[in-house]
Amino acid sequence: MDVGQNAQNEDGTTPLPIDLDGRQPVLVVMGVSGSGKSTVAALLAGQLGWDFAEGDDLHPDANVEKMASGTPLTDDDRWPWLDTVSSWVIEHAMADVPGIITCSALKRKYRDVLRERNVIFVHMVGSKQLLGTRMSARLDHFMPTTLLDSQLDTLEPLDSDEQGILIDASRPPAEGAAMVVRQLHLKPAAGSSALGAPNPGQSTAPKRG
Ligand SMILES: Nc1ncnc2c1ncn2[C@@H]1O[C@H](COP(=O)(O)OP(=O)(O)O)[C@@H](O)[C@H]1O
Ligand SMILES: O=C(O)[C@H](O)[C@@H](O)[C@H](O)[C@H](O)COP(=O)(O)O
Repeated sequence: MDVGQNAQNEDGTTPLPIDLDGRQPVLVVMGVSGSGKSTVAALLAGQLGWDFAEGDDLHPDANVEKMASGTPLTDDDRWPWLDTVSSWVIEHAMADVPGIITCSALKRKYRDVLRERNVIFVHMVGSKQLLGTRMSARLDHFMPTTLLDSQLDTLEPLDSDEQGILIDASRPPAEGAAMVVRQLHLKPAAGSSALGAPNPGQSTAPKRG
């Protein structure tokens, strides 16, 4: 699959040519809290009929309780969660089954454990003001808006040698999803998941709460 060769990122830069060596892509939709990862990823998964997992639902309960109480996670808190996310990514990447998972993946070293040849990071980028407004309006979520500063401080944007694209979080979700499809030349799945996901396009992560 020849993806991204001639596409441009929204900021006008040209992404690295993405060479999937004929394999199916696994998208990791990343970015700080409130950037629209879950919204755009679910839309994309539904449109494409791909396997989908919501990374928030893979956190150990202790992590969720810690974030809900207003304390940022440490690296040590995140590693077990990243292991679970990584297992999902590797299972799909190795089986050559396309998939989409959300994961903040704030630091490069976190992305290193998710990186496979056919993994593409989709970084949702928005201003602090926009994200803060969205987080404050989101009433059914454990993540308090007070953690936005630490999320932004922790974020290490994609380096130029990382396989990925940037999506402007201020666009409507359907436009963001369409940008991903266009930039990566994505195609809907022909049939249901070869890994047996019962409903491709719906998160297979256990529902939290
Ligand atoms: N492009 C968008 N335009 C308007 N509202 C959005 C958009 N993307 C997400 N939202 C809203 O913003 C909030 C945060 O989005 P969400 O997808 O939960 O972000 P994340 O998964 O990155 O934390 C949600 O209430 C969602 O409905
Ligand atoms: O590494 C972290 O600190 C968390 O994973 C965090 O980055 C993530 O964003 C939360 O899971 C909140 O959930 P939302 O991203 O859905 O707000």
